[in-house]
Amino acid sequence: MAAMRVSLAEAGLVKKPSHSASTRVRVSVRLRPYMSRDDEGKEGLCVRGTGNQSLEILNWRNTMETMSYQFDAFYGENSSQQEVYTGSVKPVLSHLLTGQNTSVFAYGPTGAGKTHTMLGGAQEPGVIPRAVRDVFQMVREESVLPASQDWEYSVSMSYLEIYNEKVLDLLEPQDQDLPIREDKDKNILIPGLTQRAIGSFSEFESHFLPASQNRTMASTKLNTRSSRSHTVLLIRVVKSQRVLPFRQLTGKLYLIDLADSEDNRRTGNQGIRLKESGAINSSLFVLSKVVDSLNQGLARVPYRDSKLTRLLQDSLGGSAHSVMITNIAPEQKYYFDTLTALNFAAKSKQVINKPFTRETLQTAALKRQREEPAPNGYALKKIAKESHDSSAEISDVSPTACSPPVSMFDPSVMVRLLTLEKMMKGTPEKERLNLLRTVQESRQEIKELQLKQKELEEQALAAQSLLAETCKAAAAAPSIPTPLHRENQHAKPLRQRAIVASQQVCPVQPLSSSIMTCKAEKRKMKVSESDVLENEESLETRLDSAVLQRSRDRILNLLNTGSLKELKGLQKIGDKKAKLIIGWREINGAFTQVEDLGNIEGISAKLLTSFLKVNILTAITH
Ligand SMILES: Nc1ncnc2c1ncn2[C@@H]1O[C@H](COP(=O)(O)OP(=O)(O)OP(=O)(O)O)[C@@H](O)[C@H]1O
Repeated sequence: MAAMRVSLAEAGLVKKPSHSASTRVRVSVRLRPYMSRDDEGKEGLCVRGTGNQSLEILNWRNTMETMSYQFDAFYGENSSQQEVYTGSVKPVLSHLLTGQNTSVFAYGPTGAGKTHTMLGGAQEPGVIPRAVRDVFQMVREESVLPASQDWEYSVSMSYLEIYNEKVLDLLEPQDQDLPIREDKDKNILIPGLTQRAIGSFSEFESHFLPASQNRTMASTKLNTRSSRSHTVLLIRVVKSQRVLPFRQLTGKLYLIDLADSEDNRRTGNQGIRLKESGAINSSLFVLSKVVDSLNQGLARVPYRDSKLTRLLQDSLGGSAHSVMITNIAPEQKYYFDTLTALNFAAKSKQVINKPFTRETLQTAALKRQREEPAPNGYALKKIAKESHDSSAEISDVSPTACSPPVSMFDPSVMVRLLTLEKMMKGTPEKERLNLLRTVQESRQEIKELQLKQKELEEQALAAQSLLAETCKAAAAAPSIPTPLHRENQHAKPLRQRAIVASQQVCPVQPLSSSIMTCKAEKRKMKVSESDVLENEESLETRLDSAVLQRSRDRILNLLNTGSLKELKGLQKIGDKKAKLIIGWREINGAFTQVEDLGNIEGISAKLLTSFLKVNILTAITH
């Protein structure tokens, strides 16, 4: 049964069920060739392949016996980089485009070929260059499919090493130990880690090659270029929907070259090398404990006991599709290292991971959509030229940050829909149908609101131009009162400081001030409550009922669709009341009239009256 995580997080994060089943860590073993003809001639074989998935090694207790091991794949000393890559790595890459994580790591004793397998050379590129090339290829291929026309893709990279238990950024080297954090969804984050957008393989190389020079390497007796650190290359593929509901799938590929475990007597390590070796060995010891705890089903898995295991948390017993390539050497001097590596590999293949799709909603896209509709067609767009892991992992814009008052993309409505959609998952068929109906109704409601908004805007525009013309006419012929002026000749004039700078109200003022007001720009003037109360009895009679109705409609619209921020923009409504309004409409649906506000507990009749007066007048002035 597929592993599922479905939750609607506060930051607009939505996880959707994945269709991939629990999966075992795939373990391959690669035997490197002898490095010297002399050794090959002198020594008898201590380890050899017996099939595509099996090998045997001499039993040191009884050299007449061999011990057999079975893995997902075995690559002999003549195997090519291409074989290892296509056999063990390529098959798991496709998960990236479904928003799932993939992890490939090389393990084994020093000089056994980990870096050769992961990195390779110009003639024989290893897993890293091949995988990155294929990621771009996969993105290109998927993006031209008809089903992908509403999606855009971006690829980015981060690169780090763990050296002496410190996490160091290789793209922007600083002597700063970066923290490793875990969010509530168990995603491992490294705040402050550089993330670079890459649009092509050559762009990847332009960052990766110089950064690789920053790796901590040293010469040991056994390997002249020995990796003294664990390195982690992270390739992030983000697939973003350009239309509603703006889903975003993020797949992460971890390519990890582990430093080797060492016997310091054989490596001749001293001083700083000895310290490095101690850090490497202890992290690999914790790695072994992690695998043991997972296999025994222990409640506490000691991921936190080393930086390496913290970082591999997702790869071992976590949500990634993981491949471990164990590198071994044929020489007899490596015998016990080989045996240790094989035993670790054998227990690692029992570790079960539970991959799931990581899906978010791009609230930033909601915002952008309002400003300019996205064009159709494929674009491998770069994400922000440089950003940091923390911001990339967590949705950065809260739903309430979106501004316009009425839109079918209003985030609170989106959240409502998503809540409903979320409820639908895991609900019996019959109830699901009901919920589906509700979702459809909500969508319809949003459409209607949008149409209504358009209509209101058109009406407001028409009224404005009509009134502007009226004002102009009044200015040109001062002896002819405007119709509204005529009707209200008896009305008490508004006090000068209560004059509202709007074309809608200019007819009710003495002509001189009308002209002045008509000339005034559309400045936002807050109307104080005392002004309103003072002119209370004349207000209704002075204002055109259509104008009044329009401003009521505006407030009603705002009450029904406004975000927290927009509601707080209303006079008399603070944070608490704005939340009460949102809560009320979530439960009871739309307000049918502004007076419905009085149904909310905490909004008294008195408050309602002054709310209406102040806000109606304010709405008129806008
Ligand atoms: N399959 C292979 N075919 C040919 N040469 C290989 C192979 N594997 C490793 N080598 C060579 O063996 C040497 C040691 O390999 P490598 O540096 O990759 O080991 P390592 O496990 O990464 O060592 P360390 O952990 O000390 O960095 C290198 O010169 C490498 O080119």
